Amino acid sequence: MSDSPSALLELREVTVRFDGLVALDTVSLAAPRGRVTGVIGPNGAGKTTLFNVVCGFVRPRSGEVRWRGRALARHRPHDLARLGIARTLQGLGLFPGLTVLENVMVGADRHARTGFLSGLLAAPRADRDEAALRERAMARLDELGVAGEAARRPGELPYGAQKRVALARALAAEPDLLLLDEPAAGLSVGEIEELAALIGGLRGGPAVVLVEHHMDLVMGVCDQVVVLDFGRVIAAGAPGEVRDDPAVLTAYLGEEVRGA
Ligand SMILES: Nc1ncnc2c1ncn2[C@@H]1O[C@H](COP(=O)(O)OP(=O)(O)OP(=O)(O)O)[C@@H](O)[C@H]1O
Repeated sequence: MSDSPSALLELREVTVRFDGLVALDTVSLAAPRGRVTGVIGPNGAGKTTLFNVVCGFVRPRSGEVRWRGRALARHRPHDLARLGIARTLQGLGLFPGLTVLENVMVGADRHARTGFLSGLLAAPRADRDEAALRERAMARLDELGVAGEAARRPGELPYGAQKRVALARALAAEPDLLLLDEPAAGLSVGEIEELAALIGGLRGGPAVVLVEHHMDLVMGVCDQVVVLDFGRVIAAGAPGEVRDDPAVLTAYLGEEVRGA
């Protein structure tokens, strides 16, 4: 997989250590444009660490994160928007004091010349930019079925709708890579089905990397799946292949036995 020429994001033999613990052990993966790549594994497998390495929160001890064919040496989370990378976090990270629409406009801001945030801070701004931002943000809300909530505050909405807003905000930046960190956490079975449809609808657009504990969601929507266990890739490939891999079954069975 790591040789895929169309990979936008690539991890090459990434190793992360925390004191004595190897959280990621020579992990490689490639996420191509237009496809949904799932990263799955039992508790403590290293999924969050992998997400944090891509976001620039955690530096690998060795190995490389490559973006559009070049190594990302010292990127930080605040560089992501400029690089064309958007993420949704386990916590929603929405601004409670802004409306739903304003939250999404903040996400779309990378394309505005003067910036919606500086507008909020009363710096000079171009009305045309703001109108374009507003239009793009409304279009994302509409695609995600929450345009009717544009004027409300996030806290007034059910959790599933807030997740849609968070996704709309990430997509408003028109990223080339969308990183989703455990998006199914806290959702009901029905909401997870809706989420699966939303993620499936992104196919053909940006590269999507879905870091997720929820096996059924990952198997249902991903084009390729990487399975981690104790920081190592124990299986990688199409969902059907990975699901039936004895090493994967053992890892998840082990988790059940451990009572996780
Ligand atoms: N900052 C840290 N310092 C020390 N150990 C850490 C740190 N972050 C993670 N770890 C350890 O690294 C290993 C991988 O953790 P990580 O959170 O990446 O797993 P995960 O697959 O996301 O698990 P979960 O599904 O429970 O969220 C675990 O053993 C964890 O305890």
